[in-house]
Amino acid sequence: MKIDGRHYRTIFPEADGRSVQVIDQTRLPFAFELKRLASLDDAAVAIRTMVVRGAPLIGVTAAYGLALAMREDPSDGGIERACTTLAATRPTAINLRWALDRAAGLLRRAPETEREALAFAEAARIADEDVASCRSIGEHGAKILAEIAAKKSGPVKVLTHCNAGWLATVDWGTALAPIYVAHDAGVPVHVYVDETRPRNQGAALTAFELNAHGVPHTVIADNAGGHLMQHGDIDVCIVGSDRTTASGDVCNKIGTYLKALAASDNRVPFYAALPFSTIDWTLEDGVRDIPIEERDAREVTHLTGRTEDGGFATVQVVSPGSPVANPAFDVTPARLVTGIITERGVCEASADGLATLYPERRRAA
Ligand SMILES: CSC[C@H]1O[C@H](OP(=O)(O)O)[C@H](O)[C@@H]1O
Repeated sequence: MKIDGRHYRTIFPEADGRSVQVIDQTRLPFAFELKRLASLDDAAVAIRTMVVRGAPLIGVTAAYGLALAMREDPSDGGIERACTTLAATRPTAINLRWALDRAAGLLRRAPETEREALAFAEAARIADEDVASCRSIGEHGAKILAEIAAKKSGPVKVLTHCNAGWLATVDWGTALAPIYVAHDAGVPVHVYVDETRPRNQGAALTAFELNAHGVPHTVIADNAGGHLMQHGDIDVCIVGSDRTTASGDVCNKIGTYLKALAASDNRVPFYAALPFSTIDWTLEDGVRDIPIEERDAREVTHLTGRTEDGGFATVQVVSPGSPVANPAFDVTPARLVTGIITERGVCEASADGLATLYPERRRAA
């Protein structure tokens, strides 16, 4: 997407083709800074500390991390050590494991002397495919927004949770891609942005994106969404996903399930937008089987923001000594999901729905 008239991807190789630049998302929205990743460890730390975040983006970053590792040690052991290191950074988003399996599978069949170049080329292919997939998700999702717009006066009011915009992918985003495509096509939209405690990806990142693109929006406290739906102020919900099961259960940022419950109770359509790389075809029961990342308590007990004089400050907001739980994701059962927006089209949240779009993955009866 464009920032101050210049087009960016969230991750891109440097001219020498031997390292990559990423946007440091821990500094947004108050500072737009690039960070250079030049080693396996740089990539692992960037994912773990959320310099880069968002399921598709951490998958692509892991693929580049594997490429950086091949410069350090292109042996079979080097591949395994890199995959183990990168896979351990964050457990929930299936894209990370998917990208590593795809790239490592290629490398294992190649001579050691070719592995570094091959790994960088494969990471670039995965990144390019992500851009194309997200653009296509935008096209398919924008049709839903256009259909809603045709039946009402005023803007289509879309609630979204966390950040599933271009910052969560290589470009375009997933949940926000339909909003960008619709907005750019002249469909009036207004986005209600859940702040998304505890890391505030909505208030900090989604709002930053929508401001930069000129999309009308309103930031709301997480707990306000149900109230707005009760009062007819939301026409549709679109969220991203970190892992969606073969049966259509949607794992996403903590709080998504609560929005889906409110949407169901108020008959508000609730969509998840995600590419092929986010689907875990090995799982049926997401609530039971998807590993939920437990993040540092400090994300709940402290807040970091800009001070009145333009600096950064971190303050404690929880009573000292109180125990904290910080699950980073929850799972919305397929029964609460109206539809899944993918790069291949929109389907119902079910095994049959997904198999219709991805017939090559249909399980033998
Ligand atoms: C398009 S994936 C975006 C997805 O990832 C976010 O999680 P995190 O910020 O912890 O990486 C969130 O669940 C978003 O919906």
